[in-house]
Amino acid sequence: MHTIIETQHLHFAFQTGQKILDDLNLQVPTGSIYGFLGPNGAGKTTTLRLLLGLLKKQDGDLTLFGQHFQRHRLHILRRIGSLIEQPSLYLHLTGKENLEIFRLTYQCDKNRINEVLKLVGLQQAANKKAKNYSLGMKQRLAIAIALLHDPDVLILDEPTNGLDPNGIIETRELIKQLNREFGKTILVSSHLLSEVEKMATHVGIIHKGKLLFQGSLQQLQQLQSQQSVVEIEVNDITKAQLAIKDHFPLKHVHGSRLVVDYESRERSALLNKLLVQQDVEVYQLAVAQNDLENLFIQITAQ
Ligand SMILES: Nc1ncnc2c1ncn2[C@@H]1O[C@H](COP(=O)(O)OP(=O)(O)OP(=O)(O)O)[C@@H](O)[C@H]1O
Repeated sequence: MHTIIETQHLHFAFQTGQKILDDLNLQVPTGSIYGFLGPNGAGKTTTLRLLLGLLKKQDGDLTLFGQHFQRHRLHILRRIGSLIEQPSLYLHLTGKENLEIFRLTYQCDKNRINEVLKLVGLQQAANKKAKNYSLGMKQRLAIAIALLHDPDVLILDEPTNGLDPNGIIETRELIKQLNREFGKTILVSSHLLSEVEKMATHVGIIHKGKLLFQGSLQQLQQLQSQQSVVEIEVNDITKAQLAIKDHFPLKHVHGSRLVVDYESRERSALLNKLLVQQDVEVYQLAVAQNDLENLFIQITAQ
């Protein structure tokens, strides 16, 4: 797996002294749609701003396209398109005129305007004023602007935030298409697991500035499906294993604890009974939820 964006031991604090990023090691694979997932205030925007040089890096390193950010800043930024804040569009101008302004700034070829209009599906609306665009169309125009210089990587901060359901679908489909048909690597942040699941190939979960999970969407779904477990602390592990072996498959032994899959309250009671009947001393019997499950509850509760 080749990575196109990497952060190494990234730390960041604002002047208040509050830690915002704590040893963040992101690895965005080339050609992926990387869903950067975390609740509000987790540190997503801060990370993306650092990657774009919009905030001054403190501790740690940033590597993009295999190059050190500090040393190859301009070269790197030329290969990235981004949408971090609300798109700044000229509402009294048409979509095409908006693109023309940014084309002159970026000094791109004139025919690039029609190319990007086609890419984002705004050809028909090219000569309409942006103020008459739906929110989804405005977002697509903003993405068209970010694509003018034909970047290899797109960095999008919560691109579906504030959009109506149609706008969300349009933006999501566009992201997938840009990845699939044009090979763009896309780093996209979101606070919604459901949103990330619908488009990402890879996921990084950030919470209070720490990366709690990173891997493919498949790996995440595997972890999610892992059940809660029952942990039982006993005086005699061997005797305990014998006592339950015909009724409960053992997951693993963890110190003086046995760990089995959680099934139900009744089955937990049976577990206890079997142990006690065999004279095993049960010091503690507790249900432990999958950590990710807890995290998702927090994320999706926002
Ligand atoms: N300029 C600043 N000065 C001090 N603290 C800040 C500043 N900007 C952001 N923060 C704080 O940093 C933390 C992380 O913010 P960040 O915007 O990176 O989170 P986020 O994951 O993008 O969430 P959101 O979706 O709400 O933007 C928050 O607690 C925020 O209040």
